[in-house]
Amino acid sequence: MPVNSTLDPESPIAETSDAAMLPINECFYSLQGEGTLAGIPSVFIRTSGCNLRCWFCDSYHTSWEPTHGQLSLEDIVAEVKSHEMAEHVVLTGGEPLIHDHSVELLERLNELGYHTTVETNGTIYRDAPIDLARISPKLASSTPTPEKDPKGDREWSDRHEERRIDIDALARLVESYDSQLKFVVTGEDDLPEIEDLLARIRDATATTIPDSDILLMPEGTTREQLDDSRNIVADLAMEYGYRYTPRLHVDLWNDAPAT
Ligand SMILES: C[S@@+](CC[C@H](N)C(=O)[O-])C[C@H]1O[C@@H](n2cnc3c(N)ncnc32)[C@H](O)[C@@H]1O
Ligand SMILES: Nc1nc2[nH]cc(C(=O)O)c2c(=O)[nH]1
Ligand code: SF4
Ligand SMILES: [Mg+2]
Repeated sequence: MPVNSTLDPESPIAETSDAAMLPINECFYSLQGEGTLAGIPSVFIRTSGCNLRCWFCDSYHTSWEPTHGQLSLEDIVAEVKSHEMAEHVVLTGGEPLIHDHSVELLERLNELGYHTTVETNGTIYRDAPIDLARISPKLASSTPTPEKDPKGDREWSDRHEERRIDIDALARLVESYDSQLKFVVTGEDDLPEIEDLLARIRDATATTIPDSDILLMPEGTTREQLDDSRNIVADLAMEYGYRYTPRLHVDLWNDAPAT
């Protein structure tokens, strides 16, 4: 269900009334494409709006040019329930944890017995019933440099760079939830930064983070791009002892909308 057709894309992302609404870009039923639950039928709820601007963002219309309809939590839950075979719900975006009402949505889904995964960039901590926090901290290679700025106005480079890592938020997420740390890898130069970041997170928390919960995912939004990147990233996973994660939705459907 695409829900981005009628509203002004420039309208505020933040919730403006007491009614429990969320800016939703799309809801759809698919297979979880990434991580340790890859292959599981899941309903995806994609909120709109993000506090970062990765140059490679595969959800451009939730970050660089956010589009959305405001849906009530009732309507979102009804949409989830309409996919009768689904036991898993994935809350993603954009950055779902910028929205206060994401917590209430997760509470309702939890009461209904759904398994919830939250896909997050790890810059914001919230207390919510999250069964799996799939955290994707953003590396320097995600920053929209002037050469890689999709909008070309250089507005976001500094802001993205300042915001992309918050060690306290990462440590709290890891301490509070079953979690995976999933890194988008653009090449072998990313690995020293991943190692350094992991050391900083491990220093900041008493929670053990096993290497099997560290996922390397190839950057790419088309099968063709993954043809160039997936084997490089698979080799890096073996070399460093981390887990490789595919992008099944790209392999199966070439990242078509609502997959
Ligand atoms: C669109 S983001 C939404 C959730 C959250 N903002 C985040 O970044 O984790 C969903 C997932 O797609 C990943 N991703 C985005 N663009 C990608 C690309 N071009 N190649 C591989 N993964 C990408 C993100 O790192 C994240 O794990
Ligand atoms: N099939 C499928 N699996 C996914 N896992 C995480 C996704 C996301 O965009 O957060 C995603 C997505 O967009 N599609
Ligand atoms: S943090 Fe996630 S939604 Fe935001 S720009 Fe990066 S990949 Fe896109
Ligand atoms: Mg996606």
